[in-house]
Amino acid sequence: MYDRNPDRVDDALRSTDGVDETARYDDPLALADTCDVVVECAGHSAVERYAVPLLETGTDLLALSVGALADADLHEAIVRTAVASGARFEVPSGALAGVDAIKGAAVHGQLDEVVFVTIKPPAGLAGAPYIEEHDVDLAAIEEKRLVFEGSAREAAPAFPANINVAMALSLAGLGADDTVVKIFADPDETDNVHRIEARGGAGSMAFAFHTHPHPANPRTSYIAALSTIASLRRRTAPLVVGT
Ligand SMILES: NC(=O)C1=CN([C@@H]2O[C@H](COP(=O)(O)OP(=O)(O)OC[C@H]3O[C@@H](n4cnc5c(N)ncnc54)[C@H](OP(=O)(O)O)[C@@H]3O)[C@@H](O)[C@H]2O)C=CC1
Ligand SMILES: O=C([O-])CC(=O)C(=O)O
Repeated sequence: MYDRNPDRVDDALRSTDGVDETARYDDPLALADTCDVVVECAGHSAVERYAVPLLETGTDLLALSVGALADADLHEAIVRTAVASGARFEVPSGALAGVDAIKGAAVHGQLDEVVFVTIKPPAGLAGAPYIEEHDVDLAAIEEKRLVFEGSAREAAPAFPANINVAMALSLAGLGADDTVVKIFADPDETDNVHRIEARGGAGSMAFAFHTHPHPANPRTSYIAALSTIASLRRRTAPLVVGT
């Protein structure tokens, strides 16, 4: 376990049964010495800085901040390094579901359109570069409002802590340039709402999720942490459900 703020590791060790000081690391790359898989749940900058060196050691990386792959050079370097070392860069379904169906529909180009809609309480978008650069006054939003529409590649750096799911969806389906993202702020919403609308040769699909924000962090859905644990369990499960 590593966090650049050691107090957070203290908190995590205190609240996790059966995990002791030996789980503490002072350098994220040192995790590769003893771990089969490293889980990144930090931010785009951590993926930019550590993904390639970790993969070079042959250690698998399960990355939540996958929006970092909107940088095509980083995306390419990650794949190239994984091929060379035999390690895997894994993108968990995270706060999303339906990714497996989109992945299936994309086989043989059977996917024509993917639209991803996110609706968050305004506080859940606070601090996003796009909100600050466009002087969006989140506190003044009185009814549901579209604050962003663009491609997943444009959305990822504009909302780095909100829209990693759109990049996961892109990687499963049409790619970052052809996946349409719409982000709404809604003061009447208490959940994080994600909707996928897709159509193509395999049919039309719509998935909608109303997930509770994590009690300690309104930007992140609680299910993202839970499904990451499920992704880890899948790695050693004798019976695997889904992809
Ligand atoms: N793919 C998905 O489905 C989902 C992805 N996410 C993403 O997962 C990540 C984690 O989410 P969450 O726990 O809510 O985020 P938080 O911002 O609450 O926590 C991130 C932690 O990582 C630290 N950190 C950030 N960047 C670095 C770095 N370069 N090196 C070392 N430590 C770093 C932060 O430190 P400090 O406070 O000092 O910055 C902070 O302690 C986010 O990027 C989030 O957007 C979240 C939900 C769903
Ligand atoms: O947790 C969510 O609802 C989605 C999220 O923050 C992300 O994709 O970065």
